[in-house]
Amino acid sequence: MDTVLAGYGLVKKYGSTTALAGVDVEVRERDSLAIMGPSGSGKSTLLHTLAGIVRPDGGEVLLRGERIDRLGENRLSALRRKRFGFVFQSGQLLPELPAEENVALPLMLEGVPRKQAVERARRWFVPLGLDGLAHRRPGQLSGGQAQRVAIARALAVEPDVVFADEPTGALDQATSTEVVRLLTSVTREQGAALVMVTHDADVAAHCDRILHVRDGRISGHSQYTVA
Ligand SMILES: Nc1ncnc2c1ncn2[C@@H]1O[C@H](COP(=O)(O)OP(=O)(O)OP(=O)(O)O)[C@@H](O)[C@H]1O
Repeated sequence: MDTVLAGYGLVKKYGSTTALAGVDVEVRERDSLAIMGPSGSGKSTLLHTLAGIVRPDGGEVLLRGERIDRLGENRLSALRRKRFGFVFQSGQLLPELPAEENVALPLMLEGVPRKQAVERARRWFVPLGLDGLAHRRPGQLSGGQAQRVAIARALAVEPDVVFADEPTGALDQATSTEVVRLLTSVTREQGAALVMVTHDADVAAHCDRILHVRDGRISGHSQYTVA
């Protein structure tokens, strides 16, 4: 399978702190990769570097073979909007907009007219188990439902890669399992790769591969068959 996203020799320093000390990682099409490791080991820095949010001090990031870490800020942010989707721990939905408009927002930012964007957004509601909730505002959704709306929003632009930073961090165990199952399966069905930071080994076990990070370096790999 083709490599969609790769980072080679990634180094990132914050003053005297070395957050990444030379990391190599490759993500293939439809691959799901979990990044695990102790607090402060560099997991979020690695995710943000691969996603073009943090610029590395050394090494390179390639999206389908093209170097992205040296793009100018405008081109890089356009690329992030079109080619990447993001899911965070919580609080990422706009409270004043109904769920379907939250999902439609990235499409509207890409110039899709509102009506079409909302129609396209609605298609994600059934696969994500959100049937009937399109008109609810985020405050009227449970934590798990809100995360599923956030997943729909990340997928709406049909990205190459979805990045998820502790997507189940604010959920109870049963809801976490439901959300990560949908995140991994719907992302794969859509043809996107998934890169996810998590503290939770049960959540990571839903991914195809786990990358263990310690002190800014890869300390090990594990492979799972999909749960
Ligand atoms: N913007 C920043 N400025 C200064 N230091 C930073 C910054 N971001 C991260 N660091 C430092 O870089 C190291 C790696 O941080 P990072 O957030 O990547 O770790 P993490 O594994 O995601 O941690 P956690 O699990 O606690 O979220 C830490 O020592 C952290 O304090």
